[in-house]
Amino acid sequence: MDNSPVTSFPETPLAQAMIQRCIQLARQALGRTTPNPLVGCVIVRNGEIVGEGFHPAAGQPHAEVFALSEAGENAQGATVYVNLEPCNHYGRTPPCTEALIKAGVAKVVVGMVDPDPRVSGKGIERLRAAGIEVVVGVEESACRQLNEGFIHRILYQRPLGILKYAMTLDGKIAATSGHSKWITGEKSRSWVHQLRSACDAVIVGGNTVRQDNPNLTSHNPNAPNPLRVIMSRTLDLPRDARVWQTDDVPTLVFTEVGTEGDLYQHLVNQGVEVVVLNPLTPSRVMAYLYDRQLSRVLWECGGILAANAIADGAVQKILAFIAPKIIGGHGGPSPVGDLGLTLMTDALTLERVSWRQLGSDYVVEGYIPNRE
Ligand SMILES: Nc1nc(O)c(N)c(N[C@@H]2O[C@H](COP(=O)(O)O)[C@@H](O)[C@H]2O)n1
Ligand SMILES: [Zn+2]
Repeated sequence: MDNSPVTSFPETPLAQAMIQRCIQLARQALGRTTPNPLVGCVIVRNGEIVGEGFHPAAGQPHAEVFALSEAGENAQGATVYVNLEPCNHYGRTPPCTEALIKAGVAKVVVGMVDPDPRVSGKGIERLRAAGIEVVVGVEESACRQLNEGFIHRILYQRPLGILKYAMTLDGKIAATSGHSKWITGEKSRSWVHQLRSACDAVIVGGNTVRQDNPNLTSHNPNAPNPLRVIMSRTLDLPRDARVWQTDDVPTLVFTEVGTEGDLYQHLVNQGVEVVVLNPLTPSRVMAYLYDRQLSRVLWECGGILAANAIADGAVQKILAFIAPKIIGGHGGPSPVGDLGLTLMTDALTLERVSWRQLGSDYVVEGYIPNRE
């Protein structure tokens, strides 16, 4: 716990700094909380942090409960900072509002209102009704960014779909031979490994398994791994692929064919889960993964499946890695296949676009406008 005094901060920067600290705490559980949000909580009394906590996983106590338990008697008259409105319902755990009231806190600073209809303003109301001062909306956009998967899941009853691809400066995701190792540099690739550990599933198509034989893991024994999902209509897949090694990381294959195929039994014997969906579409896969409680799904597929996923509304966010390389060639694969658009005026224009440099690569992030 950081016990450094924070008295030198004036009120608003103090609140911002404390909510940022909540976000930092919450991020310790990245990739582990679905379907629950990432939440951190800090309790400050007389300018000193007396308790901190974060929500480690669904079914575990909420962040506020850990912070209150660390603060003990010091919670009396203290200010509580939390990046998400305290809950006011009996779910897997009892309401945090009641725990805060019982502890005698004087003030609660909330990053954002909880979109979960079981809470959604009722937590704030309950605290105010108990005479606790409540401030809402501190560092709100950072709080929303942190929990964008959770928010999307609650609002649309689907996981947030993130399409990630890496391309050369001339827009190719491989050479004409199919060779693609590597387009981006080490920094970008390790950033992608971290991104995987913050996602609940990663999806590729059969082509990617056949051509790249990827691991689709976080490559870090201390970080969580996403569920590996393969979409293959025909189950025309190699018998030996890295993703069939399921001792440490599970793999789920969606297909249209059933038990009649030769490979089906082989996969089942390897511990791979095989689900038949007829027809097999990106949106049906996302609906299935929603029912499996997932919030963030990373599409790391080739251009054909990427275009299908975009057209089917299964992708909301784009992460495009651009390497300063030129491969050229006729008909080399590009990151997004045919979307049926013939006029530049019909192009999908991303919103909330930002970029950063990773080594000698650039990563551009943006959101597809809501088409609902
Ligand atoms: N404020 C707050 N802190 C946490 O640590 C949380 N996990 C939540 N989650 C909210 O409560 C719902 C889950 O409740 P159970 O864990 O099932 O009891 C979740 O949907 C959020 O609304 N909130
Ligand atoms: Zn709670």
